[in-house]
Amino acid sequence: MRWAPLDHPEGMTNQPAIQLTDLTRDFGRRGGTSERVRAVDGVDLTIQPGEVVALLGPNGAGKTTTIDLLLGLIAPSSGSAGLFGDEPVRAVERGRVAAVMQTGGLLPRLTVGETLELVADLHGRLPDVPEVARRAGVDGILRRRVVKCSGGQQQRLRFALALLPDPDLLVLDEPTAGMDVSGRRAFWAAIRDDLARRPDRTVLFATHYLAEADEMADRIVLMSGGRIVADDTPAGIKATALARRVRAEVGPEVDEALRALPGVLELTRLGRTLDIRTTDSDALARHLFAHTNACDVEIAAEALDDAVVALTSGGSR
Ligand SMILES: Nc1ncnc2c1ncn2[C@@H]1O[C@H](COP(=O)(O)OP(=O)(O)OP(=O)(O)O)[C@@H](O)[C@H]1O
Repeated sequence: MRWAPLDHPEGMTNQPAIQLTDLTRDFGRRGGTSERVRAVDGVDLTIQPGEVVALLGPNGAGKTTTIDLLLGLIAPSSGSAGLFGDEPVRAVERGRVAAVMQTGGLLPRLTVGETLELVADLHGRLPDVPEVARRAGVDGILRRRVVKCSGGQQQRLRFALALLPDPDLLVLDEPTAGMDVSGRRAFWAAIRDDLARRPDRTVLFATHYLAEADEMADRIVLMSGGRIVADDTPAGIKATALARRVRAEVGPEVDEALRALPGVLELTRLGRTLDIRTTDSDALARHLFAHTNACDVEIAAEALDDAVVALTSGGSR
């Protein structure tokens, strides 16, 4: 057997990049009442090196808290988080992990170039600063003061800072929040270029947008109410998310058989009006016409964003 010291990356090649086990975090309710909020509720998640994973969910789903826990910025109430088999704080200290958070972390009076030089010095290595600036798309604004940069330019600078230690894991918390469409495009193009150069880099990013997750990620972890409610490829998530709504007028005696049909996700009824979400509207319509006396049958596609809301509703706070 080949011996590799615990501190050496070779000793960790088989470790997941991220391992969250029954991770839970409670907060006191904001405003000081004694009520508590369970922001993250028993999350189990394993992400292997090289995966690009989107953490998708509505406001308050628990994405930021999960990221804060896995970076060791806050402590779990119970359960554990590990990065490459190490404690999060140690993995961050060793430069294996870097993050792009939504706000903070920049000194407004410095220029973009000074910020990069300062942080490169702090890392105590000699990263190729001009090359990193080019890859993050800030090479054209090195002399601009941070305070004069747009939100999108500041996010690209945070991305450049995160690239300086050449981390094995890059964590991005809603990195394009507040950017316009062209800013978003430029940001994700920079990430894509980076991944083309280092395909073994693991990337975890939080987003509200299914389209963004679909475009960038190999895998989507859908969160709602502090829990993981789906974990699949973008195609798998879309097959579930992009359900159709079938409406019909029919009595309740058919409900049990309809629930058992393939693809039926949700069945609600108001009197004789039946409303069904299904991923297989053809099978449902065939059944309604062949085996029931249903009338006024309507089939409608669900909008992408409505679909994510439907998938995550019931749990968000
Ligand atoms: N420091 C805190 N004190 C009290 N409650 C908190 C705190 N941080 C988060 N929460 C609550 O925990 C829940 C999850 O919040 P979190 O910010 O993790 O969600 P999110 O999915 O990142 O949302 P968003 O997309 O809006 O950033 C929410 O109900 C939020 O109000």
